[in-house]
Amino acid sequence: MHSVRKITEDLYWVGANDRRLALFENIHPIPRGVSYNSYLLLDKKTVLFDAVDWAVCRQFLENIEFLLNGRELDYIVVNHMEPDHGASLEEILLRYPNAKIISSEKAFLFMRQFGFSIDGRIEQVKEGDTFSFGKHEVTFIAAPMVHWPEVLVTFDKTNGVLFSADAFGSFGALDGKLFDDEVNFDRDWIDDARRYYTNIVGKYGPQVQALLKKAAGIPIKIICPLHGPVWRTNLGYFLDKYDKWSRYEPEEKGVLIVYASMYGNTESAANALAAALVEKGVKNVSVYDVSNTHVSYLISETFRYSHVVLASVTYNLGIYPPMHNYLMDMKALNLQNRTFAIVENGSWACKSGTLMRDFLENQMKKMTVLDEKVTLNSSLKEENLPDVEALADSLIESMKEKK
Ligand SMILES: Cc1cc2nc3c(=O)[nH]c(=O)nc-3n(C[C@H](O)[C@H](O)[C@H](O)COP(=O)(O)O)c2cc1C
Repeated sequence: MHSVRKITEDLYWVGANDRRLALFENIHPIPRGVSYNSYLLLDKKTVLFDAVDWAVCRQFLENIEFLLNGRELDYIVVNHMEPDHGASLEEILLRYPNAKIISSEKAFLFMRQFGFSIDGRIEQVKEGDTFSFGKHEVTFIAAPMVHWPEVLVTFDKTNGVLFSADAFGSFGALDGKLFDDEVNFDRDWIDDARRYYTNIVGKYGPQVQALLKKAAGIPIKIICPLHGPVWRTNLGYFLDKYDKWSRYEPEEKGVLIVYASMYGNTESAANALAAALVEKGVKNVSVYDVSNTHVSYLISETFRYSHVVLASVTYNLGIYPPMHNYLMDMKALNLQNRTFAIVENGSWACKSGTLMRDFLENQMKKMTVLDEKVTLNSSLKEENLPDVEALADSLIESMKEKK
């Protein structure tokens, strides 16, 4: 049975939700599921904007069939060829043999690489080209590496709709509510949106900045992304988040404490530091166990906070492996411009602090590491408490200095 939503008088959401998938891209947990958005325009010509993942193809086909109501599908605009959108394109091409594909040169290359039969059906476009479907005229904007190289976004000049590909997307299935003004985004969606952006697109801040600059020059009224809610009311809120994230600016002043502990002693120090910060008036503090928290959540929180405390045991003369993995992920995603503090622990040759500092200062960009640190010999003792207090004071001082 079909399940569609109307966006404008002749544009419809024809996507579908997956609440069964455990890991997006087989990496990131999605306990709230994910939506695969696709859009159908019923103009003089009928136009499908992107497709969906194989997992939800049946729902998608029923949605399209219902709205076409016997009409031909004339065009498919493919903004992004990643298989979570491109996979079911193969089925669409079979079911609608007269449909032509409008896309970029590189996307056509990818379609061939994925084994699609597209000969004689392609309309190649590039940035600045326009295409008319009747009442609606669209133009294409290149968005390379947001987050694949072939990405286009499509702007409908007639109604101000931007089909933004993966930009402005979010994890989370849609509970019937499609539009940003139908949900409480800041309460129910922002964490998943941040986790989606930071882990999926986070590495490509400069490319997102380039897209935002291009977007600033066009009169966008509605943003239709490939995952999550459609933006038609409070666009500025989300554009502002994207601007911050892609400039690697923290969203909030506060302290994220991530600890690595096998037997609880380093964990005690993390808790003591958190309590000291709160007692000194810093309420925006979060504490996570690196072994117990999927790294996608840690990355998301690290993009959010201005200050990060890494508290780690020494493990075989190295950094505890899950902590090291977290640092490697931060580096891979190009995170920069944060202030760190270090708590280290060792029972015979304490190395974790020096190694973490070296990683932050020499393998990453624009990271500040505070001079104060806490060194534990196996456990937190009375004699360490002044160091914990001093570290809390140093974090607070640094937060005051940052604008
Ligand atoms: C497998 C293993 C390897 C360790 N390697 C080191 C080491 O190389 N140097 C060191 O000083 N302590 C080492 N330790 C001790 C821990 O760093 C730490 O002092 C101890 O686990 C207490 O902290 P925790 O209660 O937070 O786990 C090791 C512990 C384990 C279990």
